[in-house]
Amino acid sequence: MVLLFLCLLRSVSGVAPLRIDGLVAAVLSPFDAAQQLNASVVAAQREYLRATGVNYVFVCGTTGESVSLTVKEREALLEAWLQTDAGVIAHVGAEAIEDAKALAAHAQARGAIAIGAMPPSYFKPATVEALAHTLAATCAAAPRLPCYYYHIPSMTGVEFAMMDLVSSVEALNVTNFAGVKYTGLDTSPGYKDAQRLVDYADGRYEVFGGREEMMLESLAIGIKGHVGSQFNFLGDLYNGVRTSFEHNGLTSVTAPALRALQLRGIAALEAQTAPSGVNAQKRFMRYAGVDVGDARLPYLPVTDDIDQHLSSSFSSFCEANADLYMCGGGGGGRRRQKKDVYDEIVYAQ
Ligand SMILES: CC(=O)N[C@@H]([C@@H](O)[C@H](O)[C@H](O)CO)[C@@H](O)CC(=O)C(=O)O
Repeated sequence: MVLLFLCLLRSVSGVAPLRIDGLVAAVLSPFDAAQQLNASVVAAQREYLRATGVNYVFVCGTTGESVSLTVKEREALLEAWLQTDAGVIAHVGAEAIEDAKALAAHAQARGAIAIGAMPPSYFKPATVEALAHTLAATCAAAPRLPCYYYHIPSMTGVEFAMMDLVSSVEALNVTNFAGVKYTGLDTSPGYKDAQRLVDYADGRYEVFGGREEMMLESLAIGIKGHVGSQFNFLGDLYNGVRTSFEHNGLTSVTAPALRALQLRGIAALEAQTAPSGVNAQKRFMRYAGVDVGDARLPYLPVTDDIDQHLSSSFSSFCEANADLYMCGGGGGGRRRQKKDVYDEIVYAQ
């Protein structure tokens, strides 16, 4: 009876998920030539995102080099984003639980709309219960904000099924647990696990798609919100995929066109190389007109020949689509009306 009451209480007093239907840019963290935080670039990043239909940001996630920034830097960067009109989700995951709690409390105090947290990855949680307790402690530091688990096993090595995490979190009655940012779509249990979570308890939790190269797969199982690196500089392309999916679904007529559209975005990153990591994405942002500097160690600087390769692959992609996507115009693209753009690409069958 008590458990029933607690569940009822949670359903009444719980913090509702955001229910974003759109793109969330996992924003790049701007550094100057001395590799110091350069928050003055955030305004230009926001304007580029606005022009490409991206109005939510996930600050200091993987693409934002998260734990490569100090707690103070992460707080300063979050505050810079909170000066803009973007919907700001703060990534607060950290190796030290006390850092994660401090970042969560700071995010709530300064006006973020939600928090997300990846697990510690050095002292990994040994069981899903340990993961649930770690997440619960972080969520409890920002009790008025929707709190999402950031599931990125490819980087953390923490690979529990999210359905198992949900069971453990519910047993702890975390009133502001709102769902999962599912970047593990391409690992195991991956996609099936995400689908179960989308359907669980009539869609009680929000599931964000974390792989833009799997946006069609995400859309096909009812995921509405998407978090990704490429939305920093190609949000208009991926809004085209979302918009045309909404209009046409995955009919035989639109499937090839949608996949072509989606893969164009991936092709723009084809030259991305492991040692450079997020540096490839930071260079694409520079080529698109907003210089966010280079990534910090342990990512190695982009060598001149890789820079040349990245630059030519990005500019050939943009030249081929210069009148469709901002990147071709260096941030001030010669853009036709969005509707014409998407109609031309996707509906013209
Ligand atoms: C590991 C990684 O960087 N994943 C990216 C993806 O957008 C990724 O860049 C894309 O799927 C291409 O592989 C995002 O899911 C990560 C993310 O949400 C974040 O940077 O916080």
